[in-house]
Amino acid sequence: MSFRIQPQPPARPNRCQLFGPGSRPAIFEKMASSAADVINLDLEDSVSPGDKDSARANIIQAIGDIDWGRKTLSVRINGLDTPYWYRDVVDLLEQAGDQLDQIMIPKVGCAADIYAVDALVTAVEAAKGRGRKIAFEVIIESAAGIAHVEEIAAASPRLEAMSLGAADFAASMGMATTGIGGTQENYYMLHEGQKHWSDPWHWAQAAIVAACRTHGVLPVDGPFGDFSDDEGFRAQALRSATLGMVGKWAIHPKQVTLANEVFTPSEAAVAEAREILAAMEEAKAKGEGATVYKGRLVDIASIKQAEVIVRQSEMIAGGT
Ligand SMILES: CCC(=O)SCCNC(=O)CCNC(=O)[C@H](O)C(C)(C)COP(=O)(O)OP(=O)(O)OC[C@H]1O[C@@H](n2cnc3c(N)ncnc32)[C@H](O)[C@@H]1OP(=O)(O)O
Ligand SMILES: O=CC(=O)O
Ligand SMILES: [Mg+2]
Repeated sequence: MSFRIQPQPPARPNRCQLFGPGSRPAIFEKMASSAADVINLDLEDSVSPGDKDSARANIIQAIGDIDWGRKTLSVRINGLDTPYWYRDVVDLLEQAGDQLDQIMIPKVGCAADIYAVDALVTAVEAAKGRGRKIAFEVIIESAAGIAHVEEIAAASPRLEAMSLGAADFAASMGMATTGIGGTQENYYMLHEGQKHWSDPWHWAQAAIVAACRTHGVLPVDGPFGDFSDDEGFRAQALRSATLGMVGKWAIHPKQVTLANEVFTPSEAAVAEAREILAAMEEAKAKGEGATVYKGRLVDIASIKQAEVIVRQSEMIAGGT
């Protein structure tokens, strides 16, 4: 380990982030009663320009009126290249109640974007005497965002989570697809005449996970647009979980269960992790740093791997 110890991310469940447009208040109660750990009420791309003011008012009203339970409640503000974002921040912080936990900043391109929002949020919090500091989550969804991902992850102590936004990311990168996440038909290798599909999101996800883990931020996979394709969603989510992401967005309520299933360690995985920890305890008692578990090597690094699974499972059990 480096002399700098890797910080732990916030210990809260973040298996599924359910999105809904701020211009559709009829679904807010349904979102609140869903099994998602995080709710993202949207002021950005699911709200048309003519509805920005009314969507903001709907959200402020609903934050106070609806019982959001123990969910993390987040509002996605508009991008810093729009005339809407400052009003989003000021109105939310001045008028919304303490139920609001987070602001999600879309399309961040550099650390200075976070700095700008942080400065405004800090001033409004001080002026209003808000007791609880608002957390930030950000979306990496541009070429600039992924190029500067590490400085973005380090940009503010408010930053708790970072997502990959596959739709805007694809557009910004000039990718030849209209698909939002998942398998892309033309991204394959040929071997002996057989097509083998590869994962075009992999490198961006890995970069996000590394930046997040370095700075104690939760790495999250963003939207999977085809909500009629459960198996496609599951495959994408399983790849993200395997890479180290802690959760995934749901852009339709039917994706919530799928995400929760994938990002909750299975009983078998937890049992195996506990057995590895027990095997290593035995090894330690004998003065050994390595031993054999079910015919394979386990050593001191295996303790840390097993602890990731046990910690995740205990945190979810405690937080839901
Ligand atoms: C891609 C880039 C991004 O930025 S993604 C993030 C921004 N986008 C969003 O927030 C979109 C979120 N999703 C939606 O607006 C809707 O789910 C869309 C995709 C339009 C589908 O809506 P709709 O045609 O009503 O679906 P449906 O008839 O299958 O609905 C079935 C029941 O579920 C409800 N529902 C719908 N959406 C949500 C939601 N987001 N959260 C909670 N509940 C939802 C519907 O009202 C419907 O309920 P009921 O069965 O009639 O009681
Ligand atoms: O905001 C999300 C995206 O995929 O774009
Ligand atoms: Mg986007």
